[in-house]
Amino acid sequence: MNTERLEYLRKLPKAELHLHIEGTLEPELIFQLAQRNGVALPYPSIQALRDAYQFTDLQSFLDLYYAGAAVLITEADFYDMTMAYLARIAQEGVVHTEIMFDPQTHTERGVPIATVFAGIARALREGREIWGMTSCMIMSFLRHLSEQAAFDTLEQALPLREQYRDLWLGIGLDSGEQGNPPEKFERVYARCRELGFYLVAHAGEEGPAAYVSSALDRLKVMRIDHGVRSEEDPLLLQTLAARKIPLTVCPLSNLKLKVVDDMREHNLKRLLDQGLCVTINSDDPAYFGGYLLDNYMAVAEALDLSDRELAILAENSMQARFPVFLTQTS
Ligand code: HPA
Ligand SMILES: [Zn+2]
Repeated sequence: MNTERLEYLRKLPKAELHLHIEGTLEPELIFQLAQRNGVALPYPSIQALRDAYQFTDLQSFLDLYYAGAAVLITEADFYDMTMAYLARIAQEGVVHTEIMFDPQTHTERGVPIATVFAGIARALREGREIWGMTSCMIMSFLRHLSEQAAFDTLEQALPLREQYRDLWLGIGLDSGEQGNPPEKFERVYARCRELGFYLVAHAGEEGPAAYVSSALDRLKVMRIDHGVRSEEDPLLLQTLAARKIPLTVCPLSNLKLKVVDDMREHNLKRLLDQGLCVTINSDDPAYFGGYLLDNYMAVAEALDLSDRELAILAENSMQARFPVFLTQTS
């Protein structure tokens, strides 16, 4: 590893815009929380769990990711998970993070939605105090579940909005993409738009470029999570460039979930060269083998990126933050 490069990257002010907080649960913490909560795990050791992280596609990862999240029961669990993530990225020069969380993963197991919000929010507020790191929350709907389930989740969450006005700013859409196109949630997104939330959605990770177009045209999102398959539609690429729609690309995720076979084949540089607002993010760092800096390092090496290109990627991440943060001076 090139330590000079690493220090250069560490010093660049960076924002993380595509991060699932449940995807930051390290095997060590999974075991610790399982013990604390008396939850039985189907793995004999931390190493055995880590060894199981061999994915063939998005669904094979999601199965483990949802199973791992089952150790999260109390407010303290959500707090500890979020604090561990913040402490880690504070050392990597991340000055701002927009965190996705999946309430349905927890409410389906009987965990109150208020518990989920409270633990994450307490950590984010402390993170602001301790490291001066700005942050917000993106409540994400599971797209393999129904439109009605998304509406129900929104209804459960809305009474909490006042309490978390400073943090809960966004709505996202994640989980298994194929067969669950964005338009399935068109009415939910229309409602969230009326309510004044910032809107993002996963599209074009495993799903086709048409899902990216649908997320833009029908859900009216301001950013696309992943979006790497947009390259299959040249007209869409022109639209993304002209409208400066940020793509929150996650290189190590794409490699681990076999969206690309080799990092040297990743299209991140081609997308950047075509004028798109590309950003680098870690997605689910505990599962994909690296936090934000690891993702920058991986593409820097594999795609032979210059210092200038890396600075542009970091600057893009700062520019692609939700608008309320762009007007803040600190
Ligand atoms: O990369 C992802 N894609 C879709 N859903 C997810 N949920 C966590 N990570 C992901
Ligand atoms: Zn994601």
